[in-house]
Amino acid sequence: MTQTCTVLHLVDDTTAGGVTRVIDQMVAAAPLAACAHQRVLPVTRGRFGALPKDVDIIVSHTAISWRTLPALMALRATHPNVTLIHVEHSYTEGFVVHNVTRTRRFFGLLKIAFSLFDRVIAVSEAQADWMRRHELCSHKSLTTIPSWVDLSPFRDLTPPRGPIRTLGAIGRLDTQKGFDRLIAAFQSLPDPDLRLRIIGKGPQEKHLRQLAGTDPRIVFAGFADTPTDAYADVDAVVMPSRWEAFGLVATEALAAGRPVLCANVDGLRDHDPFGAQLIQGPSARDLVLGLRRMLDTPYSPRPAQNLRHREALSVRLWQDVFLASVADRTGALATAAE
Ligand SMILES: Nc1nc2c(ncn2[C@@H]2O[C@H](COP(=O)(O)OP(=O)(O)O[C@H]3O[C@H](CO)[C@@H](O)[C@H](O)[C@@H]3O)[C@@H](O)[C@H]2O)c(=O)[nH]1
Ligand SMILES: O=P(O)(O)OC[C@H]1O[C@](O)(CO)[C@@H](O)[C@@H]1O
Repeated sequence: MTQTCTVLHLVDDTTAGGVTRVIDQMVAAAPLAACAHQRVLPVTRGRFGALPKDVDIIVSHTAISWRTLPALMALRATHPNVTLIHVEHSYTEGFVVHNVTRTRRFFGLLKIAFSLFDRVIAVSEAQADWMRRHELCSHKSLTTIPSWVDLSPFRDLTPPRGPIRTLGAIGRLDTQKGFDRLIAAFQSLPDPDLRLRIIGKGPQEKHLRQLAGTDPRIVFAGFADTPTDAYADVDAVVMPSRWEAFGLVATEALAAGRPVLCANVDGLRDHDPFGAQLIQGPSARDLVLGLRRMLDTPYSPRPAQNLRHREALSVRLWQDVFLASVADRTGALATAAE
């Protein structure tokens, strides 16, 4: 296939997290490189400045807010003939529960912002369901494409043997990730041989260290040099997130043959068919019961093939979106010329 379109990815968060990893993966994926010439442009939040002119598709991975809305409106107004795609990496049902006081106003913001784009990408089925339920964008413009990264380095890790000894909490140390809840639940488990390894950095670190107190079983390992390093020293992964659009950590852990225990929220539910265990409910007791159940149950991983299919599906869906955008645009130009 020859490259048929030029794609510009706009990103306003270049910290080493999920969004950066997903964009790097899109640019690196051979099937996408074969149909699209992709470039990444870091922009200031809410101020995109002058953008390159020679692009067919702009994919915005930027955060939507009332403050950034004027920049999104300007983007639409100045690019009437460019296909604009928005990938929603942040907002979910769980986000609203924990952060939004005036829900109708917030949904109004999302409806206006999404309507500026030709296509809105939900990064999980659960997030797409939420968008549909609240009619945040037209059904026609919504496509679900699970976030994905190259899982082969995780598959190469030696799977843990024997009972679970070290639990891992991997990700930004931020309220979103719920590691504060995990520390409290972990402290109720009496086994002196258990370990909780917290890997990552972020604004909640000081608070988490205070919660951990002098418990010698809890280790703060800092930010791992590579994502794969984060999994090497843990037997299982716990994701007690308050909200999570998708949760790359769950797929990485499953690829690494580690059992994963996830909160029953948002995109984390999408990992259930691939072998993740869901915590039954939202309470602290539910988390303790989930931990106990994981520690007591022998783990049998699902066939690796399932995750491979999901990766291949994401690549194919992005390919379809790029090719369909070009076809739509060519059709529109032909109609305009008649
Ligand atoms: N090198 C390194 N990488 C780390 C570390 N901790 C976490 N990471 C990597 O950082 C990424 C975190 O991704 P997510 O778990 O998906 O969370 P996020 O940064 O909050 O990402 C957002 O966008 C994602 C993509 O759509 C979503 O999946 C996610 O839910 C969230 O909305 C993973 O690939 C993980 O391996 C570390 O200590 N070191
Ligand atoms: O002011 P409201 O309606 O409670 O919405 C708050 C939410 O809106 C946002 O500012 C997004 O615009 C979030 O960061 C914030 O948590």
